[in-house]
Amino acid sequence: MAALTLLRRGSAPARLLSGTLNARNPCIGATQGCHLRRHFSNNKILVELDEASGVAIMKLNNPPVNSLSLELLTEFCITIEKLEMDRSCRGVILTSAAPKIFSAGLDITEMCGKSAEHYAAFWRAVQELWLTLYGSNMVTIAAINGTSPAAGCLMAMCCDFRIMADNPKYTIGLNETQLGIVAPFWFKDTMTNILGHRLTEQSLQLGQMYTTPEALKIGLVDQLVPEDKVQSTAAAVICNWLAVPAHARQITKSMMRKQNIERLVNHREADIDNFVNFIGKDSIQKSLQVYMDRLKQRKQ
Ligand SMILES: CCCCC/C=C\CCCC/C=C/C(=O)SCCNC(=O)CCNC(=O)[C@H](O)C(C)(C)COP(=O)(O)OP(=O)(O)OC[C@H]1O[C@@H](n2cnc3c(N)ncnc32)[C@H](O)[C@@H]1OP(=O)(O)O
Repeated sequence: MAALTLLRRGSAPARLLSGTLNARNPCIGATQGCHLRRHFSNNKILVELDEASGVAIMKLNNPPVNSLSLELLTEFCITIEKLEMDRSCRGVILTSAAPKIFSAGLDITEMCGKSAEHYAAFWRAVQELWLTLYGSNMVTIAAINGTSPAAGCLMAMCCDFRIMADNPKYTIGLNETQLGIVAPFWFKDTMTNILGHRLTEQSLQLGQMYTTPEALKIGLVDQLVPEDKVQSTAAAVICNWLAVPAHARQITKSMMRKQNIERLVNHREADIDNFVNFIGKDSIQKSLQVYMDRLKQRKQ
């Protein structure tokens, strides 16, 4: 219900008309020093909204690795929807409050040893995150300040533009097959729209994690910058995006994403059933357990 903003809100012109920002350069207020900042946070998401520029910085704050638990997923969607409804907000920079990790992807413990009801609720929340972020009317920029596997990469791919810290230790990609699980069709569709069919097929089959130069080369990220320039670059980039007439940009975004969004909306319950059946299998539970054990052993 909460998602699909792009499709179901006829709000582009309304948002444009009600905007308090300079239509040619929405960031002009910020550069003139009239800063009005609002901070709000849930437990696991920190938000700083600069009303002068119309830009919110949204930081994932779930230490140690920003794994996407049911709680975080729920807070994430509430936050995006709140910003979407806020007339002073027109763009979001998504980043991490944790050093070195953008997000470790879905919280694997949510997919291990739980009831079918829990798996269904968890998967519905994952779907909701995708629908809310991929379908957002706002300009969304991923400021990827750390490693970003699986659903971490998915979140970044949902954004309109990806800036990544150029650190040789950081990697990004959809690594699901490495865990013995399968990225669902809407993860695949999101990547295909960015990388194309052949590269996505290879990437998904291998569960490939890319270094930052590799990610730039294939177009998985749009820009690499030194670590200390990620935020300032994101702020500059979002100003350019916000300078485009909002209704035209939003309708274009909707046109590009509508088909993918409709596909999940139309198959949502079947997708949940698939997940619940798949993840509950003994063989899959075993694979996830082995993967978690390996993660823990790396530290010893
Ligand atoms: C046919 C139809 C199919 C339908 C659908 C079927 C299947 C569904 C597919 C579901 C799609 C899944 C998407 C996902 O996102 S799965 C998650 C994938 N994530 C990963 O593989 C990342 C794993 N983590 C790491 O590689 C590393 O932790 C790191 C992110 C690189 C950070 O490394 P480091 O800084 O060295 O930290 P630690 O490894 O020491 O980790 C700290 C503690 O955090 C725990 N941890 C890490 N990642 C996760 C996670 N994703 N979930 C839960 N917990 C995690 C780790 O175990 C450490 O815990 P400890 O302190 O208690 O030991």
